Amino acid sequence: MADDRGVPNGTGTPDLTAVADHQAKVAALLQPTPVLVKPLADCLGHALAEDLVAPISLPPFDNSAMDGYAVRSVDLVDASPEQPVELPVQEDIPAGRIDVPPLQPGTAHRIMTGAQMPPGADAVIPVERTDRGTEHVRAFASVQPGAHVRRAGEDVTAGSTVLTAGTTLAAAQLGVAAAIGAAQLPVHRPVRVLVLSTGSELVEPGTALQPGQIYESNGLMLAAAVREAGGEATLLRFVPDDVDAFHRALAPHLASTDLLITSGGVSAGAYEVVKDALTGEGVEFTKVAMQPGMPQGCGRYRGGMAVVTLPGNPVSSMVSFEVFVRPALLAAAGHRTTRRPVRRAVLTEPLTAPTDRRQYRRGRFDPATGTVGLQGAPGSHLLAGLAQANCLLEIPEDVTELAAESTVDVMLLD
Ligand SMILES: Nc1nc2c(c(=O)[nH]1)N[C@H]1C(S)=C(S)[C@@H](COP(=O)(O)OP(=O)(O)OC[C@H]3O[C@@H](n4cnc5c(N)ncnc54)[C@H](O)[C@@H]3O)O[C@H]1N2
Ligand code: MOO
Repeated sequence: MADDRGVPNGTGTPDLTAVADHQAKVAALLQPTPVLVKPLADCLGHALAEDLVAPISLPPFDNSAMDGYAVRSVDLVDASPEQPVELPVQEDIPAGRIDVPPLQPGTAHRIMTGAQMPPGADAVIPVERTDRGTEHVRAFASVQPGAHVRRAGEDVTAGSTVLTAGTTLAAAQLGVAAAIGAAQLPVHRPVRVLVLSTGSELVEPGTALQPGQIYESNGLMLAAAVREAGGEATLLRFVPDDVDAFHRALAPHLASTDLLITSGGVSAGAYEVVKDALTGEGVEFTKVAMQPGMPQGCGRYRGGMAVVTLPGNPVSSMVSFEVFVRPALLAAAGHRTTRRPVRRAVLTEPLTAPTDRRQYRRGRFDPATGTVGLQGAPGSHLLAGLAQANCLLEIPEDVTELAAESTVDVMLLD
């Protein structure tokens, strides 16, 4: 069939599309999403759209790193356990006190962690090295100038960039944004994804299975994968294996969807509703030089909404999502890092792989030893193995076997 044929690709199998070519085609379908300004608390997982410049320094003022006494270090040069130095305590400075009086020579201010250093003091002696006095304090040790003082600007200087555009906002990034006083941030809107699954054999988990039926799992799994990648997912399941019903199911979602992801219904069978409905509507189907995940398609539905059709076998669906969709989703939503981390690992067992296809085997990578073992057989229906895996082994197109102790690239999934 003409629509099953790809272009020459250098893989040695001229009728298959190279993985990189299909990746590029999928990535080109999605435009960057618009920028929104959101309250900080709603920014988790979004990509920052502009560099974040600090309007203040951090710390904003010199402050104490310890609960103790602010002193002039010269006043304590002779202090020792045998010969403590006693100073009158003139002020109490809890964190947050804004009217901090200067320190007079030969005196101490009691000071708490985070409180502003009084002018004239150059060190803090921790309470543990004193008798903890409140009227007078006896110091049992000397202190170096600058001891236990956190200097203004030693973390961030006003005017410097604390986060660059494209940063994925996780807890620490939101923390530093709050610390410099940002109440809201410009972020990219998440990609709005419609996940659609078809198949007359599929039933809702929680209901009784009839012979020949299976529980629908791809829709739920792909919607979760979209959300994990920072996208917004709407799930449309149990769309009947009927072309008209397929188009009717899409209609209400066209205006509010950036990307449609389908699973199933694209191979060579007699009832391939996704392929039947989308052929001639702007979506092209191909076979990619990859296993699992060979039957793929992508395009623009009637010139508008981007579409990626993934194969129905559950492992094929998820691996295809990882290889083609996830990087494109992250790029469109403005994230600088769009690829999973890849490590070189030593195989603990031998494996074989098909000719002229890039194979993705499921594995468990042990970061302590830098080794990887296979998790289950290659079959693209073996979902439990994927659920146990923490990585995908990427076996290049020209490799058909690897001995134990060989090195291989692994794409880390968590
Ligand atoms: N004659 C050929 N047969 C097949 C070919 C081929 O080239 N020639 N390709 C095989 C490969 S490779 C794959 S992958 C699958 C892809 O098939 P489809 O994308 O058309 O998917 P379906 O046939 O609809 O389903 C395949 C398999 O997955 C199960 N499935 C589908 N959707 C779901 C879902 N939402 N939740 C759980 N499981 C699902 C379905 O029951 C089937 O078992 O085709 C091969 N065949
Ligand atoms: O490509 Mo299919 O995805 O081998 O199972």
